Amino acid sequence: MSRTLTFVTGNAKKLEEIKSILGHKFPYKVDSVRIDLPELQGEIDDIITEKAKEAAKRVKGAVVVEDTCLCFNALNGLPGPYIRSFLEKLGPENLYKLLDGFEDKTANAICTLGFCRDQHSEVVLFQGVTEGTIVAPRGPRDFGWDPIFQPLDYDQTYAELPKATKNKISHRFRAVDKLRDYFNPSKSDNEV
Ligand SMILES: O=P(O)(O)OP(=O)(O)OP(=O)(O)OC[C@H]1O[C@@H](n2cnc3c(O)ncnc32)[C@H](O)[C@@H]1O
Ligand SMILES: [Mg+2]
Repeated sequence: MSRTLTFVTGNAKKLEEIKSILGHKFPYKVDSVRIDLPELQGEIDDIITEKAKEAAKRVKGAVVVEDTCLCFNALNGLPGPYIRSFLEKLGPENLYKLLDGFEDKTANAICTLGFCRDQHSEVVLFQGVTEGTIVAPRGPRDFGWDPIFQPLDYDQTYAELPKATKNKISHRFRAVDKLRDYFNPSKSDNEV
């Protein structure tokens, strides 16, 4: 197989989900490189665009990078792209308490994928959003803020749901699904 896409991420859990969502029928060879890329402050599109260009420069080939935001509506979208720092400092046990004193516990999980053919090409973005509610942590603590995010219309958190269920409704699934459509071989002008 000649065409290869390299996922660049420092997060093994993300990669595990992306590979499982793509499955075996994806028509490109998927490689991965573990680099914790620097991230700009600012708007999601700018963060992911810079991240993708930096990844393409380092890998010298076609790359996909990912950025995940967790946006609390009561906080006008914060922590958003800064969720990693909030999670590292507070842990899920304290993160949900940011909404103490707010009636609105709703949140959006947003996954943005950036594809860059090479460092001189435009970055193409694919975004998936899943709505949910922030709750006191429930379920295994093995992936980020999964224990405090309960998707809309479910009574279990991402952490409590079977992996296969999360991967059918998640922000990441919705973004990866768009990327998969883009690389669908029937859309011949979209080849890497
Ligand atoms: O190298 P990259 O791909 O940037 O990996 P990262 O871990 O730094 O990831 P982000 O910059 O996108 O920061 C998102 C934070 O949210 C966490 N996270 C990402 N996706 C998640 C998911 O589906 N469920 C729970 N936590 C998630 C992740 O562990 C980070 O702490
Ligand atoms: Mg990161």
